[in-house]
Amino acid sequence: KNFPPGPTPVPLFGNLLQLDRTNPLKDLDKFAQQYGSVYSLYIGTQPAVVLTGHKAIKEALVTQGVEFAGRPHTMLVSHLTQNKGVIMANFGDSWQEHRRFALTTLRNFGLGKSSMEQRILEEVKYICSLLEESAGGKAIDPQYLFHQAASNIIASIIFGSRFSYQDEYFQTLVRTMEQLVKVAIGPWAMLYEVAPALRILPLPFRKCFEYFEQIKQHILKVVGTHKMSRVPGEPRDLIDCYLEEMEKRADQRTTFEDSQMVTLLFDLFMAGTDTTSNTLRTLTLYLMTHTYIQERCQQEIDEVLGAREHVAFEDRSAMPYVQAVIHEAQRVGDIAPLSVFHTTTTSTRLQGYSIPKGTIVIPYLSSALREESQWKFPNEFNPQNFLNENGEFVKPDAFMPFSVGSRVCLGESLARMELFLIIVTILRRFSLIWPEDAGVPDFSLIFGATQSVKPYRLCVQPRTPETTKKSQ
Ligand code: HEM
Repeated sequence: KNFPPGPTPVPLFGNLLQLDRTNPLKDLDKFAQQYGSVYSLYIGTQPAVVLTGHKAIKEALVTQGVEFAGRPHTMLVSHLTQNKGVIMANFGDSWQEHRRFALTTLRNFGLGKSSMEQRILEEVKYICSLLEESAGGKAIDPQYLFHQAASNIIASIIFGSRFSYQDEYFQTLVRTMEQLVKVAIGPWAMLYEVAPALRILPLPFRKCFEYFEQIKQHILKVVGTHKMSRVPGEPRDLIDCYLEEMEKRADQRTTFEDSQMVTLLFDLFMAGTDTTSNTLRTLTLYLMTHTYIQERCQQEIDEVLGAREHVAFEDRSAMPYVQAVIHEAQRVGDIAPLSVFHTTTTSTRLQGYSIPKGTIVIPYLSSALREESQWKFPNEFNPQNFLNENGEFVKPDAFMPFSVGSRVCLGESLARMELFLIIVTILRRFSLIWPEDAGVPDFSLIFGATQSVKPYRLCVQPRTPETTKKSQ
């Protein structure tokens, strides 16, 4: 009663047949025009509420944050992770303790000798040396490079050291994760969710459970060696910090235990790779194809760095144009169009409608990122969306690629640091060039739990000190 209105569902499939499977976003926009910014949709037999536009999203996830902070437990990924770790964890003590632990630990790595910034800059060196090898006309697909770099930055925080891009352990871990993600967010996962009776059959979704087990065993091996070699009070990485925390809490009632730790590590790895690397791919695609924007970034970078070789994260406040370009790439890149689904933790009301406890809630982030009333240029790539009349960097309210509220992306600070340090270092050292034989650039996005631009190739040209000086 008084549930938000929406299109009429059919038995078993709900409204799924009314959505374009390859890209349902246009259909979601159409429903919003018809039913308003808060409307209902049936995913199979499960009712869901879609939040469209920054106002409805903020009202639910921020103003009524606790009531909208749950996670579904009927999805394939929820069953895989048994709602442990952080991403799919139910709203409650375990989620809260693990989220707090992960945030504090990530923040603490921002201090001291082996700071987060240094870990990222260390990884940028490898990116640059690979780009150097390809300089002089050879076009490369940056997908692999950025994916490995993003995984390695997370790996260095979790495992204490980076891996060579050829390392067998690292390769297996990254490959198995990729295979798992492909099935876990594809059409088989949808079938798993809408037709529970099929779950016992040997269909491709069963592979996910095998992959997850392999990843778990893989991670547990490293945890085992950490247990033997760690020195209490001197944590080298996130695993050591977790083991220390487990020891501290041994006498108390705590949710810290091995299987929670493995799922947390899995979560950080999974959430922190495709998201960051796809954003970097979108960013480099736009820079290559908008040379005047690229040159303006290089000019600003050269002016701020002067004779300095390395950029620091704190330089960002002196680089409003670069900041605007990075944010604009995040806006048009629209990495997580439907965020991660939430659920209501209690029966509640939103914009006059009643929403029962346990209802799936879909924050349609994409709708805010291109909301006509909120952006100067909603439908084009234009850094002016993030600059005021004085050329200062400003972040409009509708910018929410990391979502908002109590479940806002836990890796936002890390991701922002990665994007800034990586792109500034690359632009300082190289010019990015669209290959002559590559035809017309295609900016369309491939829809998915994380969206991305299509594969493309890029050429790089090293910038000599003369070119660097000229642009100053
Ligand atoms: C450009 C990069 C990234 C984007 C656009 C992004 C976006 C998101 C979004 C939209 C959510 C869902 C929030 C919600 O449910 O309301 C999320 C959750 C999450 N992200 Fe990210 N993310 C990025 C990078 C990262 C990185 C680098 C990490 C790892 C350190 C990370 C870890 C997480 C975790 C653990 C969650 C779950 C939070 C929770 O449920 O409490 N993300 N992210």
